[in-house]
Amino acid sequence: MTQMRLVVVGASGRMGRVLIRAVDEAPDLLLVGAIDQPGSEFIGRDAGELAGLPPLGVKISDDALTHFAAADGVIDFTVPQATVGYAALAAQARIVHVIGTTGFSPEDEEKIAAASRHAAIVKSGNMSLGVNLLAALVRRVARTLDEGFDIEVLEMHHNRKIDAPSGTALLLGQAAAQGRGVTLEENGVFTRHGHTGARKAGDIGFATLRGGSVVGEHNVIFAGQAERIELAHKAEDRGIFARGALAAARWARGRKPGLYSMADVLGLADF
Ligand SMILES: NC(=O)C1=CN([C@@H]2O[C@H](COP(=O)(O)OP(=O)(O)OC[C@H]3O[C@@H](n4cnc5c(N)ncnc54)[C@H](OP(=O)(O)O)[C@@H]3O)[C@@H](O)[C@H]2O)C=CC1
Ligand SMILES: O=C(O)C1=N[C@H](C(=O)O)C[C@H](O)C1
Repeated sequence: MTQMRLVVVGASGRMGRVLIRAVDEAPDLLLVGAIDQPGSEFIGRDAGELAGLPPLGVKISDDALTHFAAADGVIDFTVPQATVGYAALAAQARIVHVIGTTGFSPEDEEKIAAASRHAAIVKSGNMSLGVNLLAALVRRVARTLDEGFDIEVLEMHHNRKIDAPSGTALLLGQAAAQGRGVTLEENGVFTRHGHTGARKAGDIGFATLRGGSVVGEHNVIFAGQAERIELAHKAEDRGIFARGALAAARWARGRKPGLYSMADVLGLADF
C-alpha cells in the first residue's frame, strides 16, 4: 500500500511535536501538512526543525483546507473548538480524523458525531494501549463487584493541562459505569467541598490533581469493607499517545464512515 499522507494539526503543541517525530520515524506514513492556528508565531517555520529534527520541507501553515485536500488523514490533539471545526473539514474532504483532544461539551460531541456520518473518526480520551486495556479491566471488575465497593477515579497531570477531569478519567469512569450498568450522568460525582454528607452507595467519584511535569497518572480504586482493589496506569512519555494515534490512523484508512474508539482499533471492545 502507498504511504498514508497525514496532516498534524496543533503542530507546535506538546503532542503536535511528538506526533511530527513519530510520523517521521514511520516508513509507511508521510507528513504532508503541519497546521497551527492563524496568528501563531510558528507559521512558516519548518515542522521538522520545530520538532527537533532536521528540516522536513513541511512549513507550519494555517491553511487546513488545502492540506486536508491532499491528505489521507489528520491527527488532532488541539482544543475542542478547533477539533469541531477540523471534524467538519475532514468530513468534507472524506479523510480519516484521529481525535485525541479532550474536554468536549455535549454540543461538541454532537457535532463530531454528525461529521462521522461522512468520514471515519477515531476518538479517544487516551490513545495508549495501556489505558485502553486498563479500561477493559475496570469494566470487568466493576461488573463483578456490587455497590459494597465504592468506585473512585484519581488522576494527576502536569500544571499546563486546561481541562478536568481528564479525558482518560472520564473514559475510565465510563468503563466503571458500564460494568455496573449505570451512567456517569446519574452516578458521577465531580466535586466535593464543604459539608457534603456521607458518600452515597453507587456514586462514582472523581478527584483531580495538577502539578509539575506529570505526563498522566490514573488510579481506579474499588474500596470495600476492610479491603481495596486499585488499578493504575502511569504514562512516562507522550510517545505512547502518538503511537496509538498513528495506529488508529492506519486502522481507519479505507474504513467506512463512523465514530470509532481505541477499543475498536485495539480489538478490546468485547474484552
Ligand atoms: N487522547 C490522548 O491520548 C491525549 C490527549 N491529549 C489532549 O490533547 C490536547 C492537546 O494537548 P497538548 O499537546 O498537551 O496541549 P498544547 O496546548 O501543548 O497543544 C495544543 C496545540 O493546539 C494549538 N491550537 C489551538 N487552536 C488551534 C487551531 N484552531 N488550529 C490548530 N492548532 C490549534 C495550540 O496553539 P496555541 O498554543 O497557539 O494556542 C497548541 O499548539 C488536550 O486536549 C489534551 O488533553 C494529550 C495527550 C494524550
Ligand atoms: O493533557 C494531557 O497531557 C493529557 N490528556 C489526556 C487526558 O485528558 O486524559 C491524556 C493524557 O492523560 C495526557
